[in-house]
Amino acid sequence: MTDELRPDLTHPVLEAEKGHPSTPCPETGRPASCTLVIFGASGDLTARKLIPALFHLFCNGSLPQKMNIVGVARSKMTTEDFRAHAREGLEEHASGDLFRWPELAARLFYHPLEYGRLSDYLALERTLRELDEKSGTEGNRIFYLATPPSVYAVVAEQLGAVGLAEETEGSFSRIVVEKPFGRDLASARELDARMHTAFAEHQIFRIDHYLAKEMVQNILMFRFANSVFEPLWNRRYIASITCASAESLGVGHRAGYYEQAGVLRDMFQNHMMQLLALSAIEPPSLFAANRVRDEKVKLYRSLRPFDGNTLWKDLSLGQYASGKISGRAVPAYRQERGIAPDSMIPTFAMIRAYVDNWRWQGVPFYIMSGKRLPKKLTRIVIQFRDVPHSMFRNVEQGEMVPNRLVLDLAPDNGISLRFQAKMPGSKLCFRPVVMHYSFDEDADGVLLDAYAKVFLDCMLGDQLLFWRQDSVELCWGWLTPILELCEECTDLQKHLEMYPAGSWGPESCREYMECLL
Ligand SMILES: NC(=O)C1=CN([C@@H]2O[C@H](COP(=O)(O)OP(=O)(O)OC[C@H]3O[C@@H](n4cnc5c(N)ncnc54)[C@H](OP(=O)(O)O)[C@@H]3O)[C@@H](O)[C@H]2O)C=CC1
Ligand SMILES: O=C1O[C@H](COP(=O)(O)O)[C@@H](O)[C@H](O)[C@H]1O
Repeated sequence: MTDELRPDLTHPVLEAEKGHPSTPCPETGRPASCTLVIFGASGDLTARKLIPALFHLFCNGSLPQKMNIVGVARSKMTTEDFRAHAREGLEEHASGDLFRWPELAARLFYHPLEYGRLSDYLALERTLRELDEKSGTEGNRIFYLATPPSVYAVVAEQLGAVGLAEETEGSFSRIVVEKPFGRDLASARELDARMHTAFAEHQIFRIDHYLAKEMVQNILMFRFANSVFEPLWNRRYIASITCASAESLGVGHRAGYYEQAGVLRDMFQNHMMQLLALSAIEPPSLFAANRVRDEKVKLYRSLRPFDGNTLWKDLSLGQYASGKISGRAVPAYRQERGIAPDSMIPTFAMIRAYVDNWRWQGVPFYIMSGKRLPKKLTRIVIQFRDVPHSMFRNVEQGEMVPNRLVLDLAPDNGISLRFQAKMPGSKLCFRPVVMHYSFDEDADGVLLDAYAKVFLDCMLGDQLLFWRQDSVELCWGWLTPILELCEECTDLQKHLEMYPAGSWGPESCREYMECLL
């Protein structure tokens, strides 16, 4: 073949056909030395999520070379006890080999403390200083609040009082707060005001572990790194968007908390609002924390306020009764340990919301979450409109199902697009087929657990995956009237539908829920 006849492989179309190598990811720099102080270190979250995430980061070489982890709580424990407690949690909740555990365990320390006692914080400050001197951790601190929310403000104030919130030119001090951030608009504002007496906004990292899930991070990438989808992402082509998080788990050991929270505070005020925002925001001009967070704020400002007169048209609530999950009998919510036998707390909710802006006018957003449903399933479903006219009506009488895009966030990570295709054979008839991309298969074991990502970003000082206070307040502002209407409702009995554990929620929502599968 002469050179003139050789195909031009530098032509952009041919390049694409050859299969582009993926754009190289920037190397995440290893974080600076620091000390991580976990308040509530004797608790469930520390054992179940935090220690396994830290161990994961340690094993893949992402923790700072010099780092200490100081557990703090009221329980009387020694450092040795704390290391043993952490190892037990790891054995129970992490998979994989623990042979490198002793190396991480050597960096764990324990410091008993009463959350409100100033002298205990002075002692903590001394311990941290001594550890800095011994290990060369350079005075960088991250304080992680894994305690019940009732002590968040006190801890922040006490840290401020002993100077542990201060930053110098060469060192940082950050505070990580677990949800819930308050229980309504007023308490969220109060909590924030008290935290700000010690810490500035850039020091406060409000966690939403959903934001750190790989596929959740992929939503913006999917929408804004491809030119084919964004032009369709609006009221002209989309009939509805559903953000759903179904769990087969029940309330577990968290009865005390859940009886105060219910599904609206537990899942909607945080995770579900983030999924809604990521599905609906306008394109940020840059993938940077405050640009993305600005767009979320605009979106939350556009949420249509609920109309108290028609509340029950746009809101369904349910509570699980006894039933079976994967063939195993499970008790009703009201029979769980620590739950009031006449509890009116919802464990399931579906909200139909509207975003009053140019892009989304008239498009319903269905947001749902529930416990004790048949299986774990977190997904966003983009339902496209019907074709405006079927030119096949003379040859094919079957129903032409509209296109549907599914972003699977858990337990599978992937993207599927449903479209119509011709059935193979001589007859002309169509059927829906699915084109699927599996993020899990592609990831080849490198998926980062959400809490590991949270730690990493906090150590690197990147707030993109954390809530900003203005969004917290806007979401509470939208949800608080709904919560109040429910709490003041004298005939809530009528609206709180019981559903058998293992079913797809209340009868009134079941058909809709089953369509999501
Ligand atoms: N567990 C989970 O899966 C998740 C938890 N969260 C949030 O993380 C935080 C921690 O959760 P979790 O570990 O489950 O909580 P726990 O109920 O296990 O509490 C953590 C620790 O805080 C201390 N504590 C408990 N009650 C009180 C109290 N009334 N006053 C002061 N201290 C108390 C206890 O330690 P000691 O007595 O030794 O001081 C306890 O070990 C909470 O805010 C929760 O909402 C968020 C998402 C998921
Ligand atoms: O924050 C919470 O999230 C979990 C669900 O998280 P997931 O990552 O398993 O989807 C929920 O079970 C819990 O009630 C809630 O507090």
